[in-house]
Amino acid sequence: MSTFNMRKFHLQWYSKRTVGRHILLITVLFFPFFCYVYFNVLHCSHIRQLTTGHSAFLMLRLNNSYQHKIEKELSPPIAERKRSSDHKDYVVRAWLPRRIHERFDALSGSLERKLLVRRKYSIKNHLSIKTPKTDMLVNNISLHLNFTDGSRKEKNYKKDTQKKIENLPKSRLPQALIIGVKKCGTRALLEFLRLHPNVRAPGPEIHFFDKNYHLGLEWYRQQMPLTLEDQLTIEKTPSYFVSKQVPIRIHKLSRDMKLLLVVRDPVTRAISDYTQTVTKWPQTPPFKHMAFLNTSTGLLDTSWPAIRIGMYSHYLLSWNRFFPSRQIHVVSGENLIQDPGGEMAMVQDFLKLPRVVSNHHFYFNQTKGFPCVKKSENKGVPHCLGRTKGRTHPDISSETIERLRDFYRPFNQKFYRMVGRDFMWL
Ligand SMILES: Nc1ncnc2c1ncn2[C@@H]1O[C@H](COP(=O)(O)OS(=O)(=O)O)[C@@H](OP(=O)(O)O)[C@H]1O
Repeated sequence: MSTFNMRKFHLQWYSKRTVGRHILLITVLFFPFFCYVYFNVLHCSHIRQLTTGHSAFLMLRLNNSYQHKIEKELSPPIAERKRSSDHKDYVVRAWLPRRIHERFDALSGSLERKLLVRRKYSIKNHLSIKTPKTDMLVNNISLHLNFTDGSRKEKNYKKDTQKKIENLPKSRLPQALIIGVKKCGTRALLEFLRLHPNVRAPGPEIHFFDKNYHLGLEWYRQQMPLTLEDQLTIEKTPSYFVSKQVPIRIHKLSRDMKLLLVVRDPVTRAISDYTQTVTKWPQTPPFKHMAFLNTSTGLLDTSWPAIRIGMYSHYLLSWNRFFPSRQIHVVSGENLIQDPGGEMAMVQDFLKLPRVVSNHHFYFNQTKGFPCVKKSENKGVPHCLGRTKGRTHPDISSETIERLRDFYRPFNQKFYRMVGRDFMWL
């Protein structure tokens, strides 16, 4: 009995010891594996969650052997600082290590915040550095995704770097729009504004708020030129003015959007519109046939866009539902031709830009019959707007013109009252 008990006790004791040993063995054997999982999987998956874009602004700690390589390859790093005699920190735009398949974009605000709350992240691995020329693979260097301590020096450095990153040229959504009106001088206004060093604008009409809205804001942003923080992005699409859904869509994006509206005598505008149509489709019937529903009664066809678009007060009403008058600056298309400097002064004031563009930038080209630009950033020589601007208009009978004037008069009067400026169209 006692032998049996002893054996049982021994067995129990023995098995406990074995289990303990096995646990110890397993722990020792698998410790490196746990570490590997912790550092490479958990940390990487954390980064994976942060993945939003293509490349990142990274702080890179390099020892001397790599410094010369990097310095040669990279366009000047955004920031750099000597850490010790053999280490230097750089902030560069780079791809994440290839081992982490996704990449991220430290420029996105939320990501930046997430990165900054992480105390330190360091990985020794291959790092592929994207340069304008080549993809370079640097082996075995330390990649620091974060700033290492919270000292004041460190914080200031962090602040400086952040500022530099924020101030890098990037595509931004427009803060001002030229919303129309078609054939009133919108191109001239845009080109004159582009003479200003604080203004950047895409050349083509983007048609985001009317035709390409389904492509999303990110697409819209990508159409914009690179700008610095203090530069204004402007886009012009003249059809915005007459598109029903556009004011609310712009308002949704930014209730502070500055809107520029170029207007011109609606009679001349209608003829200009018709001239463009004839250039594209030479078979278009004469103006009179297009303009009147009934020539004998003189009833105008207001469904014809060339006529309808000139009812400015009608369209302006729907803009005023979303934007107060102080946010819509009306430019005189006629004055933009006669006194471009004067009209541009008012536009620059409205956009809160220093008055840079003035009459010194223009000369009157007798052949073209319009003001042209002496020189711009892209063209160092005098140049006028293209051949599609300033076309010769067809002759329209004086009775037709008179009928159009009578038609537009009440709309014009209402428009003058709405914008507080008399354009003195007949
Ligand atoms: N500096 C200068 N050079 C040439 N043309 C000028 C200029 N300033 C204003 N304009 C007038 O602009 C008219 C074209 O207007 P838009 O640019 O708004 O047309 S569009 O809606 O973009 O098609 C265009 O109309 P048309 O004369 O009928 O061609 C011009 O009268």
